[in-house]
Amino acid sequence: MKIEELICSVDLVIESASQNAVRFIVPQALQAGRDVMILSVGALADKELRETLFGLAKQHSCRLYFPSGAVVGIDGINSACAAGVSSVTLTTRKPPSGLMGAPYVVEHGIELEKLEKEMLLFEGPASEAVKAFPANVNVAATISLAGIGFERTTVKVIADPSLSRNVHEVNVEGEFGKFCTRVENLPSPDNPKTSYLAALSAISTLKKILNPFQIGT
Ligand SMILES: NC(=O)C1=CN([C@@H]2O[C@H](COP(=O)(O)OP(=O)(O)OC[C@H]3O[C@@H](n4cnc5c(N)ncnc54)[C@H](O)[C@@H]3O)[C@@H](O)[C@H]2O)C=CC1
Ligand SMILES: O=C([O-])CC(=O)C(=O)O
Repeated sequence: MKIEELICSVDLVIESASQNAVRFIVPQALQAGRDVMILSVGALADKELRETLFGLAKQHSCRLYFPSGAVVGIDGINSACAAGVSSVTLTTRKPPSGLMGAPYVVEHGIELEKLEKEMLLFEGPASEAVKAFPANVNVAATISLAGIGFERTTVKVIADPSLSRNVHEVNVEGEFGKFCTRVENLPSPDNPKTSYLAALSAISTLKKILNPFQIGT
């Protein structure tokens, strides 16, 4: 079946492949009037693509869903942003094996396999983080969309050989006060690269779409 036919035969398209897949599939799906759930959220750091997708969704009366993914605290960021938010910081710690092959690691010739203690690989805005680590910090993009944008959201990426889990900490300060969340993610049972919670968040988003009631922000 051709991709155009496949899109037209479903109510909802779920992208869970890659940033390139977002560029290729999502515009087609929206133009065909289909709602879309996006997991490779990092693609939306590209302002032109972001504006195109939001524009198409509006034009074709479709919904775009961005699950919380592997991070916790999106509910709090959504609420906090109803007033002023002054800072949002994501600190991601991963075992070195989970970061190998990332463009930033390759370009800087970082020998992750030789690491004996934790190393801060990257600190900067989410806009740069998602390009430097496209398969590792989609969560930074989701946090940016929910919160204060890709330029004002700060991301730290740390490789830590003592870890076996992916750890994401989110610190938010604003007019509401401040909060900190921390999740220690186990890998998905059938995909060691990806945190189990990310897959569970897609299931939860499906339930939220279907439920007649909504709990949490
Ligand atoms: N939002 C979040 O919190 C999270 C997002 N992700 C992202 O979700 C996506 C899926 O994650 P995983 O299942 O771990 O990735 P994966 O790399 O294990 O599997 C992706 C699959 O999609 C296929 N694929 C990639 N591009 C494609 C294209 N253009 N057309 C057709 N198939 C294509 C690949 O061949 C592969 O089989 C990735 O982009 C990943 O970075 C992963 C974890 C958390
Ligand atoms: O699975 C995780 O812990 C997070 C991740 O890869 C991403 O956000 O892209």
